[in-house]
Amino acid sequence: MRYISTRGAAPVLDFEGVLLAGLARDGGLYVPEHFPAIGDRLAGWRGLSYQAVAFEMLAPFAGDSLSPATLGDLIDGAYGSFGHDAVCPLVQVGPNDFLLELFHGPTLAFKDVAMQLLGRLFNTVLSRRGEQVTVLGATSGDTGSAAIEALKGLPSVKVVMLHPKGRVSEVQRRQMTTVLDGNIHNVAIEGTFDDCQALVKTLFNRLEFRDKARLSAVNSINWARIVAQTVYYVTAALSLGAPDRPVSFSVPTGNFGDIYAGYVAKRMGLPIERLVVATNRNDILARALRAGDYSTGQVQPTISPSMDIQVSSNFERLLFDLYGRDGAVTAGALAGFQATGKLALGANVLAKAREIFDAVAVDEDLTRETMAATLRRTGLVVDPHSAVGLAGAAGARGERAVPMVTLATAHPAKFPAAVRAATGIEPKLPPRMADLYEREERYAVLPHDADALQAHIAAIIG
Ligand SMILES: Cc1ncc(COP(=O)(O)O)c(C=O)c1O
Ligand SMILES: N[C@@H](CCOP(=O)(O)O)C(=O)O
Repeated sequence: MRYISTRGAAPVLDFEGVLLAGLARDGGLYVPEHFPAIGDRLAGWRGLSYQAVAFEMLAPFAGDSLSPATLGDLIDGAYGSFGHDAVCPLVQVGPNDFLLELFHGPTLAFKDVAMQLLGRLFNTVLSRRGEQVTVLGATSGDTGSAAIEALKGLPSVKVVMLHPKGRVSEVQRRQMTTVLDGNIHNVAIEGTFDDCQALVKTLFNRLEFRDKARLSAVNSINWARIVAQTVYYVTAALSLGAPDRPVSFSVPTGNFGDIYAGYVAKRMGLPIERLVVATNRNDILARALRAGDYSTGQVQPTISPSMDIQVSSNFERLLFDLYGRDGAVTAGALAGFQATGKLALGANVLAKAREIFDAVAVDEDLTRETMAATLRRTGLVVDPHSAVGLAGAAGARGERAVPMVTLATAHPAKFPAAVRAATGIEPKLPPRMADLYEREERYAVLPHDADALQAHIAAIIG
């Protein structure tokens, strides 16, 4: 499999290349040249374990970069650390409504599903090549802790993880900043997640520094993240009758990575009827998909802070397809967006997107009401992000008879204050994290300034 940039002007790479490259050198994101077809094989995957489906999904993307035996071992190692035998279990919450629990990994958020594999991929590939990299990442809370957990202690990787100061939950911050391994460097940026993500992209686009520091990425910039996240769409759909029966998904969305993984699964032939983009009141994606208005505003803090995002990195990958995979057109549109903060989607482009996606923006009151109502109806305590997804499912489903699966993206104990306020219940961290509030924290604080960050990283790598 070969990978091309959404902006059409970066070297074509293989899987190992995109794994280590992060952002393409033309500022774009890597995508596969084509989406491998799985439609004819799906029926044969019924009854397979999560790990076996993961192998089938990943193998065509990995191509010759990994032997089948190595890929199988990495997958088994990644999902052996999960707290549920099914890895991502499906729970029925209504006559035709389901929750896909993605939070049984070590840091209690869906990011573990991809990151546990990504950490092992980095270790294998870098050890074989005898190389070291500096992973530069941005997080609104969950990517950071999952990446740190997956990469801590690896001799071949230094991690510099940026989070927006004061804009992640205390549990999220402590999950990152209490990891004191020598290769982990947390930085609180005085700004928003968008500022953190823009800093990451700025430093990747400083090619001389990028090469000197050997920058790599674990955000969903990295194609390996996306492909690992396609797997749970397939296992959920198979459990509900695919390929004979279509399924819809509601996905709490911020950086558009998770729902884009669902789109990839659909493009590969998984019978997904609708993909519902559920946002909090940072609703740029809902506006884009409803009215063609992809324009940023001020980031507004919410009780689902991991989705307090305006500039959704992976939307570029969708735009690339909507623009007929024309890199020059995509690059032009994104350059305009970067300059003005606005991008109008033309009628044709919008119509193509709406064939697949619905979009619902969920306000704070509805998020809280959904947490309370879910507890009353089902006895389940859900986190605010998953509640946004459930509200999105309710807002989009109409009378359709197709099963609707909402992605439950985080454990409620990551957001105890919001959960307690909405439900009166104090969700408990697992015993292995019981002393999280007593552990020593370590992190630097930097302004939203690319030069300051570059100097900070230069000092780390020496
Ligand atoms: C708990 C949680 N839910 C949902 C999201 C949104 O996922 P994505 O950014 O892939 O759209 C995130 C982070 O992005 C998250 O941490
Ligand atoms: N919500 C995310 C934001 C980063 O998203 P990613 O999928 O691109 O890593 C987070 O938790 O950090």
